[in-house]
Parts: sequence; structure tokens; C-alpha cells
Amino acid sequence: MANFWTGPDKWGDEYPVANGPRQSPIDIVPNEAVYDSSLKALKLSYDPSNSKGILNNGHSFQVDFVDDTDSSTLTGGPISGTYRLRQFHFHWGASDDRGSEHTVNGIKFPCELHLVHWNTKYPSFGEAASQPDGLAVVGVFLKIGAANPRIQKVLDSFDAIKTKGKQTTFDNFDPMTLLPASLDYWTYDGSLTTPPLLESVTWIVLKEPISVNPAQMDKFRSLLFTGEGESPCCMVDNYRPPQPLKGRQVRASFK
Ligand SMILES: NS(=O)(=O)/N=C1/NCCS1
Ligand SMILES: [Zn+2]
Repeated sequence: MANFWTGPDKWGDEYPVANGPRQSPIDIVPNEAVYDSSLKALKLSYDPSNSKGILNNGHSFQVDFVDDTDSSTLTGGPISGTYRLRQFHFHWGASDDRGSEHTVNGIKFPCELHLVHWNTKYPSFGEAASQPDGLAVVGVFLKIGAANPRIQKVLDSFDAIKTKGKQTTFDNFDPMTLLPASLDYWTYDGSLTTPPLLESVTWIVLKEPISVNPAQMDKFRSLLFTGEGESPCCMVDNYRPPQPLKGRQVRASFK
């Protein structure tokens, strides 16, 4: 069965919002971003004991978190109130020349991490996902460089979740360890980058990438879109390309 990544151009047939006014990702042009001195510093406070499991969902893999209390939250930055961490996942390419969803001056990174948070002014993630201020996703670029020991625990779980639908426990992981030294960011109003493409995301894209080495990047490509017993299809190129800005402003938290 062709995975849904074979057709981002066709998503508009089933999800008309695909051609909406605040779609993601976008190409970030730093020289056109507006420095906003009123933007606060990001405050990320995660409890490692909230990590639950890791799942191959057939289009990426995600690490899910317990989100029934305010023990793993995002506050500050461009948002008001408290957003709870729900999950994190990645997007990557078949080769190192592509894979990220956001681009910078048209440059693609080999991979992009998304930390997904939902606004606790709403009763649940599902309800928040349908609201214009419902979600906040922190995006982190991955570049090829030195090996990253902090991502290794994620990669080491891949043998247990190779095929679609497989999951395994993933205890005591602190996603803070995946973040770069600087929390400088760009921010804009956007959407989910996967169907249903809901226009409910405040995007917070960090300027500084983290690194992985080539062998670690290749490990991502060892996952499969397909389920056990199906003819195998490597999980690669699971990224949506940049979408029209449609007049939106991108703000920068830094000069
Ligand atoms: N890539 S993304 O983070 O915009 N997409 C998502 N779909 C469901 C939760 S997050
Ligand atoms: Zn994503």
C-alpha cells in the first residue's frame, strides 16, 4: 500500500485545508524574519518519568508522554499559558540532502525533530488540535556531524519497532537532552504538517541544529513504512515540502 508520503500534493483532495492560509512547513528566510523584543525565552520543563513508549505509526515513529498533569510543559516563548508535552517524532530523507520540513533560505536539513505540546486551556489534545491556539510544536533541525550520544537510546529501540504498528516501552527519557545549547527561535502561525493538516500550531523553530553522524542518520532509514509480512518499504522522505507563506510574518526571538 502506498504510504501517504507518496502524495502530499494530493492531500488537498481529502483535506481542503491543505491549501489554507496558515499551512506548514515554510521556508524560513532569516533576513525577512522580524526581531520581536517582546518574545519571551522558551521555558521547557520535562519530567523524564513521563515518557511512556515508542511507536512506529507507519509514517514516522513517535515517543509518547503521559500528559494527564502539568509535569512536562512548555511555557514562555511566543505562547501564553501552559502547554503539555504529548509526543515527539522526526521527519527525514532517503539521503542527507533532504528530510527536514522547514527549510532555511531554501536549505533542507537531513532531519527535523518535532516536540508536540497542547494548550491546557482545552480539555484534551484532540480538542486542542482543532483550535487556532491549541498546539505548540518545537522544531529542531538535525545536521550531519559528530555522533550524538543523547539520541542513541532512541535509535537503539528501532529494532523493536521496525514495522508499522509495533511499539515498545520507552522509560525515563528526558527530551531536553535532545535540544541544542541555544533556545533562540523563529516563530509563526501554522499547521500540522501531516493530515489532517489542522491550522492549530504555533511553530517554534530553533535556530541552532543538533548533530548526528552518518551511521546514526542511516539508522532512521532502517525503519519501515510497511507492516510485518508486507513487502518492505523503507521509512524515508516522510516530510512535507514548504508551503506558501500567504502574507504571514515570521518573528525572531534573537537579533
Ligand atoms: N508534523 S506535525 O507535528 O505537524 N504533525 C502532527 N500530527 C499529529 C500530532 S503532531
Ligand atoms: Zn512533525
